[in-house]
Amino acid sequence: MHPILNDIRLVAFDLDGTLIDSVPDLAVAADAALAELGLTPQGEARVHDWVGNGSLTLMARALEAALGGAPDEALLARAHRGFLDHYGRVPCARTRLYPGAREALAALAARGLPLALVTNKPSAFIAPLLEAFGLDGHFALCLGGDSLTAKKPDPAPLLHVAAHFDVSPSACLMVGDSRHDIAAGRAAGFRTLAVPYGYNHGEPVALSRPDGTVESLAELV
Ligand SMILES: O=C(O)COP(=O)(O)O
Ligand SMILES: [Mg+2]
Repeated sequence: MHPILNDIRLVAFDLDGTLIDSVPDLAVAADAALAELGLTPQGEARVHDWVGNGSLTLMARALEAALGGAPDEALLARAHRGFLDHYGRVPCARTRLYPGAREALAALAARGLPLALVTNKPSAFIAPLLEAFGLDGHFALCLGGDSLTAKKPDPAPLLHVAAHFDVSPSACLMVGDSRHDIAAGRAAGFRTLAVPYGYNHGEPVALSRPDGTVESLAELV
């Protein structure tokens, strides 16, 4: 076991960019929503840097790039509905599990550690994705970006998880790919572990100074 797990009694995982490489399907849905509005698709490489603050912000960034300026609220609402519709129909055609993710979750669960999923993705997409990869049995609690009134980098979802399992935040670990995961973890009083292979707005996640980094989740266990 990785030394950061010493004294840890609960592990919270981020989803996009940490457990699953979901950008290929997110980009298809975002581009389809733009195309429906007669706007230029932005492509996977750009979507890669826009993921992390939930689907509404993703579409706000995509619209801003396509229009060359901030969208009005009505257009953003339409684009977001389009995205939710497309992604809901095809959330998992090209999405892949990262190497080591399945083994890490299984090994932590086998140790009896409660596992939580804390993503900024809309909660409706969590179950279909976890089921597609056969991971739905591992998480005792899953929170999406719309589950509470605040999402990462706000510490609220992590504090909710710690309280739910009655574990002190100092005995909890947040594992994620972005500065929002590390900021939320730090603000909640969790230990933080980063993976460098995910989505972090084009910046190394090490700049957020997590307590530890693993190249692959396999290193955790
Ligand atoms: O949907 C997003 O923006 C990111 O989701 P994540 O919190 O699982 O990385
Ligand atoms: Mg992420």
